[in-house]
Amino acid sequence: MLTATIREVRKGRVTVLQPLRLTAAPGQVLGVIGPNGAGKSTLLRQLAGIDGAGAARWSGEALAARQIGFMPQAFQVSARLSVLECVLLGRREGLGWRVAAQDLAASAAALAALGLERLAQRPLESLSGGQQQMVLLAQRLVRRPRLLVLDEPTSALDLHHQLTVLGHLRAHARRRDAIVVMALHDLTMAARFCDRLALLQAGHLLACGPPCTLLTSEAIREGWQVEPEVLLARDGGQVIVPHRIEAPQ
Ligand SMILES: Nc1ncnc2c1ncn2[C@@H]1O[C@H](COP(=O)(O)OP(=O)(O)OP(=O)(O)O)[C@@H](O)[C@H]1O
Repeated sequence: MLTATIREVRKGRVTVLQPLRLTAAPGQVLGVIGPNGAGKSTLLRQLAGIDGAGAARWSGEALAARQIGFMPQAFQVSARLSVLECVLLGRREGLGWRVAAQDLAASAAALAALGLERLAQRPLESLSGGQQQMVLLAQRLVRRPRLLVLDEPTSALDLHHQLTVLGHLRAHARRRDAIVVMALHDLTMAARFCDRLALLQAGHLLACGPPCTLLTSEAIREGWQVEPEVLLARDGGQVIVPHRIEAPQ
């Protein structure tokens, strides 16, 4: 079980994240949800140890940086690399003057797992935004981190690729006994692909639990200021349709 203990985070004089504790079991996907400015990115950066000392613990022991994969919300690609070279950089600890066959094979497999093998020799800069986002995710995955912290990993993806990526992340967590923590805005996708959700609002952790108990109409109405219509999909998952709350005349 991973237990993360996060101290208060201040930006200038403002507290943007209150102290909190989060737990997640190996093999699980934990979704971090909440409205804009709730503190999701701040929390993820703390979990990944990006802003100073991270507080993530795994069975009571701090995770080494190389066991954590982090993908920020904003990404800008300017390196003159091919797609395969970019993914290969995810194995950089073992890279020397000669590239080991196993690193190449692992990089090719990481691309193939996301359906990107035909892009391997393309210059990274020539890819679309969604393709670049998936390549950068493959770069994180190829390191096989025990903790994968992803800030809106599907923000640039179409529906087909959202399903591919989220399904792959869940399978990756199960297969490798890894923990995936990711911020998502799409509550329907969060309900479908996350084992547990952590709901943040104004820097507070309001609740943490399975999607079916956490995503109540009341919580969505209060958290996002929308009137939710919660439907049930064919597979029993929740589908959340938001409606504007009309101001009284
Ligand atoms: N450098 C800064 N100075 C002042 N306030 C900041 C700074 N960086 C972040 N904040 C504030 O901290 C709060 C949390 O920001 P954060 O990026 O963690 O939110 P978020 O939940 O990820 O939002 P979004 O969904 O819009 O990405 C926001 O109110 C933001 O304005």
